[in-house]
Amino acid sequence: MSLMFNGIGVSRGTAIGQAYLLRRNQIDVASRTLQKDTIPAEVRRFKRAVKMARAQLLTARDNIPKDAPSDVSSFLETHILMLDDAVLSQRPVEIIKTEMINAEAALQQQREELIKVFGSMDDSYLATRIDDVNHVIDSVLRALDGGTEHVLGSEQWKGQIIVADDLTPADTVTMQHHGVAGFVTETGGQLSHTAILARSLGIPAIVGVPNIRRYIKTGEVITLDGRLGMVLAEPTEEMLTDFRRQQKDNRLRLRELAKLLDTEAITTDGVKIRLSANIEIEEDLKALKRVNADGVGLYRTEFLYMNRETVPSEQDHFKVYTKVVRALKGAPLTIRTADLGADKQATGQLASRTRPQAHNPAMGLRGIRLCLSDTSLFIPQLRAILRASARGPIKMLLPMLTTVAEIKQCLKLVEQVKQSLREENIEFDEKMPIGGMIEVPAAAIEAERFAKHLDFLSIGTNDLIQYTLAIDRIDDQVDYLYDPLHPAVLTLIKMTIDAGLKSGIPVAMCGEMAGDARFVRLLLGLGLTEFSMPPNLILETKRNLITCRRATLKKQVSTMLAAHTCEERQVLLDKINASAPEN
Ligand SMILES: C=C(OP(=O)(O)O)C(=O)O
Repeated sequence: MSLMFNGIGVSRGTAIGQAYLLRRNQIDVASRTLQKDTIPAEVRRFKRAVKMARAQLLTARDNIPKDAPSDVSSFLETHILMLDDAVLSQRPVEIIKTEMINAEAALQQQREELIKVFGSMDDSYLATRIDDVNHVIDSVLRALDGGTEHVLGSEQWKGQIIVADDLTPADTVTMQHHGVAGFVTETGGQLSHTAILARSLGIPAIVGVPNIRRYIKTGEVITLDGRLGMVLAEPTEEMLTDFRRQQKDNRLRLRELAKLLDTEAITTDGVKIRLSANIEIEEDLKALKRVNADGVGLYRTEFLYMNRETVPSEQDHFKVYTKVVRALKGAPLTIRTADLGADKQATGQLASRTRPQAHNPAMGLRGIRLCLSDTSLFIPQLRAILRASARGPIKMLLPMLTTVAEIKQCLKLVEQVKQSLREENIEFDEKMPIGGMIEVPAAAIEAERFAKHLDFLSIGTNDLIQYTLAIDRIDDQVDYLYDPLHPAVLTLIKMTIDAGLKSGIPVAMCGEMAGDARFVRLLLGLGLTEFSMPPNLILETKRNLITCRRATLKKQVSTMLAAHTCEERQVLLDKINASAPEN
């Protein structure tokens, strides 16, 4: 009988292949008491295992494809550093000696100790660090077990779909090297390192399918849809034929979309639309070029603060920004200053500064609040952005603004930085535009006043919806309340667009809503003409918008906004979307 499983689709793409089951953690650790004279041999066994685990991590690192983003190797470097740290390489030796227990039990004891320490810190970021600790300890346990196959991968993985309880970043790289068709894991979320790597390396992937390994056997044929987050086990011939047809349709769809590469994004009544890309890591630049985006509408710079021990220097920022702006060959680059805190945590030395023990981190010292509270963090980034502005068209975007006072503080600081650059005879664009994210309801309500001080606005719907509807954007339990069509959300979006029009400054949208096929016509009808989204959604959005007449949409949308109930609004939206091309 066929079985269907639903999880979180973290990397788009489809796959059909034989399942290969892996157990990466939950290794049984039996405790043994040692005789005094066997202790030296046990210590040697432990050290050999650490060496072996290290060699395996180095092999994985050396197998990273040349064109992979730098984050891929930094995940592995973090694991290598952890393995070298005394808490994992020395402390278990002391435990073996003092408690006279075997290496596995000593390692397990140290794991519990570390989890206790991390756990007591009450911090969402540390959950991922616990994952890292677990991954590293498990790699040593597997080496103690004499097993190398899982870490090194195998030729037989080619074309197979890995089904695992969990996967490490090293596994993900190894899997790509061995040509796996995709993977499914029982644990993990959108923001786990493994999910990020799967997206970067282009491996179709689904995470968060609890207990799936109980229902699937190695060798069994399964299908995976990374967009829908759906796995099908024991599909019938009919289902397989259907899935292959969908894969073929998808390939055809992509080929058709590619024909729009050089088509101008303009509505049937002549309204020009800007379609820019959201990027996070260098790898995204390739995707951006493939779809001929109108530049970058949102460059999230938080990745520069992650997976590293030290705080990025001005030069670290500058190097990356100049590389990106050069790659864009004259197309504009919108760099958002660090939006650290809450769901975007820094690592290493900076971790303690971005993770104060806030009771409610989403409303705490994050984004611009954090940067203004610690200018030693902010100024190097401001200097780097300004210096890079001499190399190509750059705009600066300030996140999480709530008050005009914050804008004034930022502008004053930028002016100070400009003055010091002038004194140092360092070039920069004197007219570099400075814009603000509208992602807090107060900012949308105040948009007209904000517009007086800024050169452009960009609506961040991910946070705007979170704060307007009081729902944590990463909490699955309230996901059902996350409603971009809520009248309050639409009112705030409209207020912002109207404020921009009235003040004569551009308004863009860079939240997920801008690339969501269900809402793009609605947004055009609300007056939005600048959309920024993940690169892979740009051509689809273009195809949708170039078939629209904006004047008609405006009327339809104003009728929709006047509707009294959600049901009525949905019916009217369905009507607006009825003639849209299918995705
Ligand atoms: C684009 C946004 O920012 P973030 O990086 O927080 O998703 C948003 O909030 O819509």
